[in-house]
Amino acid sequence: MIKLENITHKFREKTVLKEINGSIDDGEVVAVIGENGSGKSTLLNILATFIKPTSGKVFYNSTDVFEKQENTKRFRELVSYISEKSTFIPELDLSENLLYFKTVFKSSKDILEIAKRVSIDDLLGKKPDKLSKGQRQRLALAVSMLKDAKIILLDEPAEGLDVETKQVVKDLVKEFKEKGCTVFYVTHDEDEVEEVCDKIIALKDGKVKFFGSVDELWRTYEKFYSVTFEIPESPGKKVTRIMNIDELKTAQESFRILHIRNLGLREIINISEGLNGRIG
Ligand SMILES: Nc1ncnc2c1ncn2[C@@H]1O[C@H](COP(=O)(O)OP(=O)(O)OP(=O)(O)O)[C@@H](O)[C@H]1O
Repeated sequence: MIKLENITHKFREKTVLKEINGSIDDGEVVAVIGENGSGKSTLLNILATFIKPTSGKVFYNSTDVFEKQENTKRFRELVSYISEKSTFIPELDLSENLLYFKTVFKSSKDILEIAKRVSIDDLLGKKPDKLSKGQRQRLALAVSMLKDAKIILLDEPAEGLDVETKQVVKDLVKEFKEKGCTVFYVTHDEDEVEEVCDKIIALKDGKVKFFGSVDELWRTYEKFYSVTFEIPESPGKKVTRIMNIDELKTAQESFRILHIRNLGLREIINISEGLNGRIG
């Protein structure tokens, strides 16, 4: 189990993570979502032990990860960090890179088998700088599969990935979960959250806007709709508002409703303050 206790992080005077709390069980996949600059990568970098939080604690089972250097080192061995920004050795081709990491991790896994699994087997003779963003992400996944990690930190690029990489990522996240790994998954894709994630940490300006199960999120917010309507005073002018079911009923009596749709995940996170106010 991973427990985050009041994690706060500052870069100089700027607070980029503020009192993050929560616990995640083994085998759970947590979607880390939020707008650009909301602190997602900083949270992953703390979990990867690349940076130490300014204050607060990370516990793995009951061990305080940053208390002693040996705790940090032992935790780091369990973690795999996957990102298109992951570092590879530029002078070596993909098969040599994989061989290098296989040696570092003292892995007995088969490089070709793993390369096939993430569809980079036809790229093994290329250098990393010749890869597309998606191919780099798949190479990073291959490296993570060489390591017997228990905690997977997966940072998906904001600009999105190609369809093939998306499918590979999705399948592997499911596989990591089945093996009992804990996965923190920075994703920008609602379908991926629905399909593979158990919990959601939604960040906004470094603060947690929502932390809970995917089911809980929908149970909380399913009663809200985005409603587009026309007001009698200005025919032809469209107005869109977030409404709960009672407001929708009232609006239906007074306005011509043009369309109604459920809120998307991103909208929920971005306007959750307003929604919380209504729910309270
Ligand atoms: N090394 C750093 N030094 C100073 N400020 C930083 C540093 N790294 C990140 N920041 C700032 O911290 C804030 C959070 O950044 P972070 O990269 O964690 O956000 P993010 O949610 O991952 O964003 P994105 O989706 O754009 O990757 C941003 O305002 C960013 O500019």
